[in-house]
Amino acid sequence: MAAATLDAFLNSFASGDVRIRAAVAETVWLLSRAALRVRDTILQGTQDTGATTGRQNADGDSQKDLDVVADNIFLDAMRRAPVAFYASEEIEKPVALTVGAPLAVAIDPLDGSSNIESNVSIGTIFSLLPASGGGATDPAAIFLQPGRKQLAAGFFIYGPQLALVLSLGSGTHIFAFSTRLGAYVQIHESRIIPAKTSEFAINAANYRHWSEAVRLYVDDCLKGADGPRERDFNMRWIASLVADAYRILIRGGVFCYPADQRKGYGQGRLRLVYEASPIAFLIEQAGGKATDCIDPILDLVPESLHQRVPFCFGSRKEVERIGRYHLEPSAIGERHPLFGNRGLFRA
Ligand SMILES: O=P(O)(O)OC[C@H]1O[C@](O)(COP(=O)(O)O)[C@@H](O)[C@@H]1O
Ligand SMILES: [Mg+2]
Ligand SMILES: [Mg+2]
Repeated sequence: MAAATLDAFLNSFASGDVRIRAAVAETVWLLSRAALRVRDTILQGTQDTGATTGRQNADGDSQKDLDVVADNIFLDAMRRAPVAFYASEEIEKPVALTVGAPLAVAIDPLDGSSNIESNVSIGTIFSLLPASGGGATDPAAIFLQPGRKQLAAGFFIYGPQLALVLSLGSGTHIFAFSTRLGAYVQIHESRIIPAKTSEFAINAANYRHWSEAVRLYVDDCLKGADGPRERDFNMRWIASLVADAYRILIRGGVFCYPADQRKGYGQGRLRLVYEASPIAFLIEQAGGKATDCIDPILDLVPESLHQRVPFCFGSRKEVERIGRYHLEPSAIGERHPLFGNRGLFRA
């Protein structure tokens, strides 16, 4: 049987339904066309891809040319979509688009952009919310709905393949763009992330800034077969959230960007509304877990559009274990006679 195309998948999702599903399908389709334009810009290589604009975005990150080019491409596409409001990492306040349209789109137009010049996979993360959510009429407030209210979420990854990881609320599906067919073709249906893993992703350069709970977790993984985990671990850190998330969706693993003691990192690095929420939606729909190290990301109510959040996601049992390191230090201290004399919060 021939693989389903994204177009067929979206048509079947929207068929027979009223306004909202058709609006979601049309918006995802327009995003998928815009992603081709971003991919083409990257492929042309004529853009000075690593160049910075000399400006900072709303979160204080230095803006790359390509961040802004990608943002303009997606904003332009959303002007033709049934979208009332567009919020982006690159713009301080949401932009009002079609009055009365049913959807609000939050986007990280270019994720991993600090890696552009290293030719590492980068991507675009998006979240679709009801524009009427919570009865709010203030554009900024519309994006302060908990992630569980998302109607759809996904990301494009500009890597060796251009792929779209998508959930419309029923499983997480992966499509790759076929240049031969000129269409996105489904390559994975309803991904299931293995519950257990021996692979973790964390920026270990921040070790000295972490809480004791995070340090202990990583220490225990590093001890491998000789430590309390009684097996060897593998470490991966691409420093591109979409690339780390893609790997975890394909073969399991756990990702953690915790809060740390550096100035400005008290809530970690990643943004709740347009990074953590959509990735958490995809991960939960694939049977994994996503938390702020303790509580599910999708239950958090954002307080502001560009708010950061500690972020931990991936294989269910490993994410639960990281939660226990934070919540049940005594259980961790007693888990093995060899390690039992260690207090979790030792000075
Ligand atoms: O450089 P660090 O501190 O390890 O952070 C890497 C993280 O920052 C990000 O690049 C943040 O995303 P942006 O590039 O969209 O700002 C993630 O993709 C990645 O996981
Ligand atoms: Mg990002
Ligand atoms: Mg970005």
